[in-house]
Amino acid sequence: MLIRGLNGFDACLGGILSIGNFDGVHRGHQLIIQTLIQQARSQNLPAIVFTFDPHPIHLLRPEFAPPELMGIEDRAAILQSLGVDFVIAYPTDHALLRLSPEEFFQQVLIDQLKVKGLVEGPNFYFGKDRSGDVSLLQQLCARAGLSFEVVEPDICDGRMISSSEVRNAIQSGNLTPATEMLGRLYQVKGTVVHGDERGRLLGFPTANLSEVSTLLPGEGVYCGFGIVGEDRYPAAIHIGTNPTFEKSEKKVEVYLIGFSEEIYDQNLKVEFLEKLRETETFSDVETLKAQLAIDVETAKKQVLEWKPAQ
Ligand SMILES: Cc1cc2nc3c(=O)[nH]c(=O)nc-3n(C[C@H](O)[C@H](O)[C@H](O)COP(=O)(O)O)c2cc1C
Ligand SMILES: Nc1ncnc2c1ncn2[C@@H]1O[C@H](COP(=O)(O)OP(=O)(O)O)[C@@H](O)[C@H]1O
Repeated sequence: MLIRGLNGFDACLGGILSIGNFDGVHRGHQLIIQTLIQQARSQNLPAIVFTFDPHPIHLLRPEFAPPELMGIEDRAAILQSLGVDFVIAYPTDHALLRLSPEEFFQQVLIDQLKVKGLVEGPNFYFGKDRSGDVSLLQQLCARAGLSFEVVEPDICDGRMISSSEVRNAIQSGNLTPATEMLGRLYQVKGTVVHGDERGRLLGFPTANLSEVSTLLPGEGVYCGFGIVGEDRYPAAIHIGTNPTFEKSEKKVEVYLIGFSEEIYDQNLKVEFLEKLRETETFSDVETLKAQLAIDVETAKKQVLEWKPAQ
């Protein structure tokens, strides 16, 4: 259950808690969650994830706030599918961010949430200016009689998995390592809007995605899946401008393979498998059409060969 605002904590008092942003719920997060759930189940207490809403960076240094990998509702849904009982989206304000680590521990974790134990990664910092670390938290927990466990980070290609590593990979179009770090395909969602109605003339109508509020992969052509309602189709996706037609507006266009319905104003989810190529300026429309046919064939093949991680 997602708890927003300062009310509604009654149902989740006295649990085992993990504090963090959990953006992307990547494999490192998943390890923390496994330990959180083991701890909670063994003591017969609720397993709780505590996130700050909005993330403190939006209040402290908004110009540095990176686009999110997923919104809070999607984060909560994945955390719950992993066994978390409650996700708290704790309202962040400047007064909260001014609390020292000791004050945050006492006022929020002990007085308000009556926490019985904590599980964190080694790079966890808390309190004003992120001045509290896991060794301080260890001491505070020991003094208050709370259980405390630090979970070692997960490694991918010799590097610690983090939300920023995932973001960098996606932004650079490196979807294979992003999938590896996430343990699932990266997904964005939006609403289908009208474009120039040129796609259908080219023989490849493209659903133009608008209102994507999370991070978009870097510009280029990708293969993946498009999800309309309950149905999932292989897809060739283009993110970028249409230089062949001297159009400089950046678009997210999805050609759904084996689909022919009108879906304007509907929700569409897109999952990215791999980057196929950069956006090019073609000398004429026939050359673009020939390349689109090749892209679609490649996308079909890659999607057919793809197997989800076990
Ligand atoms: C898989 C795929 C790859 C594309 N690659 C390019 C490209 O390299 N250069 C380009 O100018 N347009 C590219 N396009 C965009 C087409 O020009 C675009 O789909 C067309 O202009 C339709 O726009 P509309 O949806 O607004 O009607 C690509 C589209 C798709 C679906
Ligand atoms: N296979 C398909 N993939 C994507 N959209 C499709 C497909 N078949 C039909 N459509 C419909 O056609 C629209 C795209 O056609 P297009 O000519 O590119 O128009 P627009 O420029 O308005 O996007 C989509 O928004 C959708 O409603």
